[in-house]
Amino acid sequence: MAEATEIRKLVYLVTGGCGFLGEHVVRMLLQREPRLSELRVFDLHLGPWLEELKTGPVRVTAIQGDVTQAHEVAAAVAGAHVVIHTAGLVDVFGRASPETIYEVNVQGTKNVIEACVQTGTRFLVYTSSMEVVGPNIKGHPFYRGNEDTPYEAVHKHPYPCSKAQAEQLVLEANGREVHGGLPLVTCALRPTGIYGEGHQIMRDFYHQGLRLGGRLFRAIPASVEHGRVYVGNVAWMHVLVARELQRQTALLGGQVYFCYDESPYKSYEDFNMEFLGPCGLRLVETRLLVPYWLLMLLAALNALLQWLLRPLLLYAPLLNPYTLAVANTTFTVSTDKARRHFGYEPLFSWEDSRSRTIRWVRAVEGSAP
Ligand SMILES: NC(=O)c1ccc[n+]([C@@H]2O[C@H](COP(=O)([O-])OP(=O)(O)OC[C@H]3O[C@@H](n4cnc5c(N)ncnc54)[C@H](O)[C@@H]3O)[C@@H](O)[C@H]2O)c1
Ligand SMILES: CC(C)CCC[C@@H](C)[C@H]1CC[C@H]2[C@@H]3[C@H](O)C=C4C[C@@H](O)CC[C@]4(C)[C@H]3CC[C@]12C
Repeated sequence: MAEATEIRKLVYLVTGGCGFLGEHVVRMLLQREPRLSELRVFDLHLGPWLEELKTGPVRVTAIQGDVTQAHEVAAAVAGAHVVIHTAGLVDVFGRASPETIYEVNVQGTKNVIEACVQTGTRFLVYTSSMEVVGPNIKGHPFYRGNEDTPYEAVHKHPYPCSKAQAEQLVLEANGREVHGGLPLVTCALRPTGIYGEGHQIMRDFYHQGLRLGGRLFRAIPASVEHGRVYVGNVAWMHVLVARELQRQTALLGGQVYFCYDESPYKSYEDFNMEFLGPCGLRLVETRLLVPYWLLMLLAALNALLQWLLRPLLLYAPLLNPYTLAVANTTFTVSTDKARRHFGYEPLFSWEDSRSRTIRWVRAVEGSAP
């Protein structure tokens, strides 16, 4: 008992800790970071599930706050040893304005960095995104690339632009002197499309399939590979890199890592069917009925409708020119950088990741869309 208290001395802060990924990071830290004494969970919207975590040996502090408010961030960061910054506005559907996306993703990240510098917090892990690299607007494939693969990263959409700027700020901050005189150590993780328990878009596709009589219609050729990674493994990578950042500052500081695991290379829709299939949905082949030019037309029509209707209501369907381009461009990673640098091995096998996700989709059945 005395030993456990002795080693529990670290304070971690997880921003966005009540989001899809954030919740998994929070739970993973509690399970797999034995040196943790306090876990601060900072989010705009706190989840009721946090209450059940407050009975364990680690002090769990829920902080309702906004990353765009520098003083709220500084108050939350003060006294923390490590910050895992997952908070972000994930919007590729036109729900939020470009200004709001910038404010949360870029200004919010600036606030986190400045708070670390002012209060003397030395370790910062940033949840970046594959979209910092691509797919680019030219539709160039990124086929099983790694962190060093050359690729023409051209961003136009506010979300990837904001993630790219924020990632750059985090990496540039590596080595800055924090309060107390020691250097800040930062790194960024770039997940591809995350899936698993709590994935809202998977839930949307499931409900859409149920509405369509148990069918989904293929829109994207099966040959287009889209990178996916299980949320439990992404969370595990965050926990591990945060730990190793404190031990191997020179090697890990200022680095970027793609998030990867053993999930198979498939098209976005075929991959979803790995979970939705066992839950009773089937994918209907319609490539000849719905040619790509028609999809592009529908996507453009959706964008036009969104613009026309904006003064009256928010029209934000899943299909728009940007999401179509992302889904229709091969983007997959193949790398072992995280293993080489900080000993990462996926915690969940593909079979585990698949069965956990299927179990979750089954539980979602019957719940409101
Ligand atoms: N979902 C994916 O496939 C994916 C892939 C790559 C990277 N990412 C990145 O992972 C991170 C988490 O994404 P997610 O899918 O869990 O999204 P999410 O929307 O489920 O979680 C984001 C969390 O951030 C919080 N948040 C938003 N604005 C905030 C603000 N102003 N102040 C404080 N908290 C705020 C939200 O309330 C939410 O809980 C994001 O940074 C995202 O860019 C996600
Ligand atoms: C063309 C339609 C039939 C299908 C539309 C699917 C579309 C909504 C999906 C396809 C790919 C998805 C993105 C991809 O998995 C990676 C990311 C990176 C991450 O940082 C944020 C989420 C995002 C953009 C996914 C959003 C949903 C997309 C575009």
